[in-house]
Amino acid sequence: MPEIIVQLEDVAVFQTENLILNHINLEVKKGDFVYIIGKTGSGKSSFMKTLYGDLPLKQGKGSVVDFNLATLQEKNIPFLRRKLGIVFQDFKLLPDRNINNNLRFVLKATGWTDHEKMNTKIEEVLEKVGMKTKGFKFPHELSGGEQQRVAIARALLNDPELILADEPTGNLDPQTSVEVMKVLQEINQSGRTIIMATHDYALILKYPHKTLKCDGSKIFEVIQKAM
Ligand SMILES: Nc1ncnc2c1ncn2[C@@H]1O[C@H](COP(=O)(O)OP(=O)(O)OP(=O)(O)O)[C@@H](O)[C@H]1O
Repeated sequence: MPEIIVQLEDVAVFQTENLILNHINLEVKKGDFVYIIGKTGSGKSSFMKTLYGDLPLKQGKGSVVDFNLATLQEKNIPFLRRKLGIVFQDFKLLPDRNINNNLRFVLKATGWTDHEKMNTKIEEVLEKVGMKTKGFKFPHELSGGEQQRVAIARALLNDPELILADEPTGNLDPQTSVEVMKVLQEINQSGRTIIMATHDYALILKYPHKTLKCDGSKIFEVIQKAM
């Protein structure tokens, strides 16, 4: 039986007291790639935030990488996050240190201490995203696409069971978007599960996967012709 990475049963998503999405039922299995689409304000980011524990699950049943979202306590959120890799539209690299040190910072913050092991891991993730030779550069010395590849490398540091990417190509031109998307495809083909919120229909057509649309406070699966 395939491993279930995300399971939601009749879940509602709220921003403070406002109901954003309702009656969400979803099962994501190990190795799946799932897109979340929908117009601005339809709830894509709120949905992703619920999955990584940034918004509390107040209604329905939900589990993400074996964490029960309904009973998740604040103090346990860092443990959930360690099993996730999160990628944002705006990269969120630390501007005051080079790429190697950006990655080392995350490793140290998540309990790594052995210098050799940290160096090996940093090299390994940078190699996966084609950035092995750029570790000495500062974020401002990289293009947007390169910064996003580093952000993906950072998301891979703790071998996450699930990658949540919220508009990862939102700040990139079409060609660079395809390059970043190729990296995500390779990561998915190596067996990792990815949920990606996006506005970019061209990418969905080029790399078709299961697609869920947020619309009118519902999430439903769409087939490509109907998008
Ligand atoms: N921090 C917040 N507090 C209150 N309401 C919020 C907050 N963040 C978002 N919302 C509201 O929740 C709704 C869904 O927003 P969300 O950011 O999830 O949409 P989205 O589909 O990701 O939009 P976009 O494509 O523009 O990123 C919107 O009506 C928005 O105004």
